[in-house]
Amino acid sequence: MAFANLWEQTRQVAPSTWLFLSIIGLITYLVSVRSLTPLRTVPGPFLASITRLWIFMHQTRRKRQDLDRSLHVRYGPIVRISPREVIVSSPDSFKIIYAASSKFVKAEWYQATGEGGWTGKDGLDFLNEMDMDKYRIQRRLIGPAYTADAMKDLEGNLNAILERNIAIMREREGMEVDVDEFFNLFTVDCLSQATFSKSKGLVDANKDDGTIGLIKGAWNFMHLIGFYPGIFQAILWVTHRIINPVGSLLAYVKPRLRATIITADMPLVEDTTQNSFAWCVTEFQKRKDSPKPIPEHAPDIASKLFQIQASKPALKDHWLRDTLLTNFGAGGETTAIVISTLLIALMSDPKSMERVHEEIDLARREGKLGNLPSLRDLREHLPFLEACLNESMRLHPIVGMSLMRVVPEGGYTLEGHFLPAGTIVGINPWVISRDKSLYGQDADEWRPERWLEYGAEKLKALETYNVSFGMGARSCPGKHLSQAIYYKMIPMLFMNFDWSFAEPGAKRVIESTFSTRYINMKVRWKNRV
Ligand code: HEM
Repeated sequence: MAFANLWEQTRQVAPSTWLFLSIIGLITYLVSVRSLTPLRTVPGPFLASITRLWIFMHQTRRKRQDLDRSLHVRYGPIVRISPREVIVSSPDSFKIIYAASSKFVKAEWYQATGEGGWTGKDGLDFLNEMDMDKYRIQRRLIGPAYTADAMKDLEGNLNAILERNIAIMREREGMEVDVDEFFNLFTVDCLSQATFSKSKGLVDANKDDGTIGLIKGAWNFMHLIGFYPGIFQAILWVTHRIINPVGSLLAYVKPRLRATIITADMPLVEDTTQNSFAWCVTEFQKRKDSPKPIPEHAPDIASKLFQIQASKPALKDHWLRDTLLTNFGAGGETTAIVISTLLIALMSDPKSMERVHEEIDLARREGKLGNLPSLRDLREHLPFLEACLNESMRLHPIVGMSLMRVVPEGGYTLEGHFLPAGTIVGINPWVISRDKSLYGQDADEWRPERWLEYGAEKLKALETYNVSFGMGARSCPGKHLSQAIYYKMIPMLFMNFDWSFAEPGAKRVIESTFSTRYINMKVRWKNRV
């Protein structure tokens, strides 16, 4: 009744009154975002200062890595990119925001990378966990399975899959592949072998089992919807309350929803043609139900985690399972990008490629490098290849958008501007890794030699700003796992093959959602003897 009365009264208000009220509302909003906030002094595009749609629309173009760099060139070290978000660029700000002791917590954008609280509060999802006490407990529990030392136990498994896939590649000499897709297949094989001592066999099958498509689809959705957490929650509400119960999904949100469903308790399936997430849940359950005792020498991540659980029951079953799922969700495309980007950088610079081949051949002649490189060989015996890898990761960091954090209670002054508590602030890895005060005037250029020229002190200082794997308390837990894969795979790719572009004149297109990759880049390989 009350609602009906209200509706009736509303209907009686004249359209001109509505127009007047709307104009007043708009003016009030514009005055507040333009003049009343301390952010009014931060330079930036006018439209960005009045609506988040500005950055959202730019984000849809998937060129965030270029956008943020050009904004800093135009506006300086601090730029307002939405009514309450700024990006900064200086190494000093970087240290403050991402220090291990920093009080700048992750921004709400990250909520879209999770299930938004809909599948229970007790999950394990590091990327978007906001409860730092729970986060620390979980990181401490799983940590020992991901240390550099722990990777030594996985080496036999990595050798097995690398040997197998390189042999397959040698048989398929001359084959044309999309570089990003191919190394995604290869990486999923390595991750499945490292996780469960079994490969998914994607390189052999030469096709995605759904894993890669699922991850890309999920990120296509998440990197955009993260800007509108309210809409994300509304979508989840509709999905869980209305769509899921009747068993149908909206086409656009389907990939994201499938990812959500997979991390919930799902029925177990035996079908290994399913994507790696479903497969991972099955393998986890098999291990859990297996009557076999946990091996003393754990050759894969799953057995390492079960070992931990045996002495620390605080590691709950579903935390353990979700940690295993993270290997595929967070480790696949990221590791693939590191490898494919280095390959393209070297193919684009024949002189450096030649030097890499010479260095590898010399190390082999001197007996320092076998057919299956160890975890250390690249760093100990192939300094130029390591320099190329550093340079490639510097010029093409995996994450292509600002790593968003929230200014803590009391506010903070950065780049000479006071940012009130709650302001979102971040640095794009593509900006800090090309900072001229860190890398010199030629910071935008590919010059791997710089890494051989720097002394120990400079290298140590630069490490402070190396954002390849994130920073501080929220840095990447999978760093050593992915390094174990690419430190071994990269020398093998150059030891075994000569590489060429399948379409030499093709335009180089780099696209970013959260991560940043080459698209439609076709390459071929020829066997080296
Ligand atoms: C070359 C491969 C990889 C790269 C370049 C990479 C890079 C990164 C970066 C830059 C972050 C910080 C993101 C942020 O602050 O928003 C991050 C976080 C994370 N990474 Fe990785 N990663 C890689 C592989 C892996 C692997 C194999 C795993 C599997 C365990 C993993 C799991 C995670 C998780 C769970 C987080 C979130 C940590 C947190 O928020 O506290 N990553 N990674």
